[in-house]
Amino acid sequence: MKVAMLRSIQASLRRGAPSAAAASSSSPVLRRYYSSESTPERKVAVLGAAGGIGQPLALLMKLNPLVSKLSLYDIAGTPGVAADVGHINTRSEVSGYAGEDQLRQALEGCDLVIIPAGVPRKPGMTRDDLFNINAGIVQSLCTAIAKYCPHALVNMISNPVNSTVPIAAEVFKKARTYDEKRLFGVTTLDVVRAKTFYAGKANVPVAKVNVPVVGGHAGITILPLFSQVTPSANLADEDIKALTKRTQDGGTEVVEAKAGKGSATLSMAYAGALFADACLKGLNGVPDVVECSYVQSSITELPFFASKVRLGKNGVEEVLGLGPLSDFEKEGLEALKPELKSSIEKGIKFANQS
Ligand SMILES: NC(=O)C1=CN([C@@H]2O[C@H](COP(=O)(O)OP(=O)(O)OC[C@H]3O[C@@H](n4cnc5c(N)ncnc54)[C@H](O)[C@@H]3O)[C@@H](O)[C@H]2O)C=CC1
Ligand SMILES: O=C([O-])CC(=O)C(=O)O
Repeated sequence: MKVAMLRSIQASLRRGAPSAAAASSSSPVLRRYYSSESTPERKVAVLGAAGGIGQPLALLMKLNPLVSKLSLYDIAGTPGVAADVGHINTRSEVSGYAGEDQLRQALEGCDLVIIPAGVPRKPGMTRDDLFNINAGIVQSLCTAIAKYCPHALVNMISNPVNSTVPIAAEVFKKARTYDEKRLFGVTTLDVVRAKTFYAGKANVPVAKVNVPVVGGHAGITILPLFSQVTPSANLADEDIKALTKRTQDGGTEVVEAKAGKGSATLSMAYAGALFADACLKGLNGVPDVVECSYVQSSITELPFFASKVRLGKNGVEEVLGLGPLSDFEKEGLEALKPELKSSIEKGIKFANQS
């Protein structure tokens, strides 16, 4: 029995992570394994952990065997979330921190900080309508990150991502801690949606679908590259247009369905956990970890752009190019640039005048 378990753990390690079954076991063998030096200790913080995204994200990160310490921070409510999630018998130790006085403790020693803090949309609002409130929240949290865990990777979920990532970059530049390899706008939900919608239309198994989504994270700045989708099902141009539009409007679809009770939380928590896991695998030296993310970029004339990114021990190892685009995608790319440019400039201006 013990031999079988050790073999399963070794197989998981070769894949980069112990299996979920191994992770959730409380066997003495597993405890010895986790206390050995073979699995790096990784502290992960969720800022905004008592919120609609924060709570299910805390749960999913608690299930991730790559996490050894899970730090849950919010302005209020985190002791309860931490007590609840902390009873789950997986590897990480959970701590809850509430209020600015505890932000230092929440952040010190972090390898990865995930930020889903801030207000969500209501029907009729754009993501940019959240700027006035969320820009300040992101600015103050990033100021604390620069102080207490300047080397952590940062996964920015708070909207408008097209502006909050440039704000974070400016805050880190001012604090002289900026490393473009360590700052990520989380656009994974766009990829998750593109895969789901495509699989439904093309009638292919969703688990097999791969499709890059580039640009940014709002409306037409979200550009799925269905010309590069695998497996290819040769859909009609009209179908590709409709799938593109549905991916671009995916967030609004959820906002309207929730009718005033917020925006995507559960699918976002899933997407955030997926991206955080990829970042941790990269940090741990797992080869060939590639995900789409909104990062500092020179693949277009825009200083921030979402595309496929290879993740490694220092964060971004390589920003991958766009690859060949269809005429429809080329048009979409040109159409998104002015909006994305102005969202980036708005973020930079905010950070430098306040
Ligand atoms: N990147 C993406 O794909 C997505 C981004 N979002 C964005 O994520 C953000 C959060 O959404 P929800 O969780 O639904 O909102 P929510 O309102 O349910 O939760 C937000 C949490 O942030 C906390 N918070 C506010 N100020 C804070 C501060 N200074 N420090 C720490 N925590 C603070 C609140 O107390 C609350 O618990 C929104 O801006 C939303 O637009 C949502 C879905 C997808
Ligand atoms: O639409 C929103 O406001 C939340 C979001 O970013 C998404 O669901 O993609």
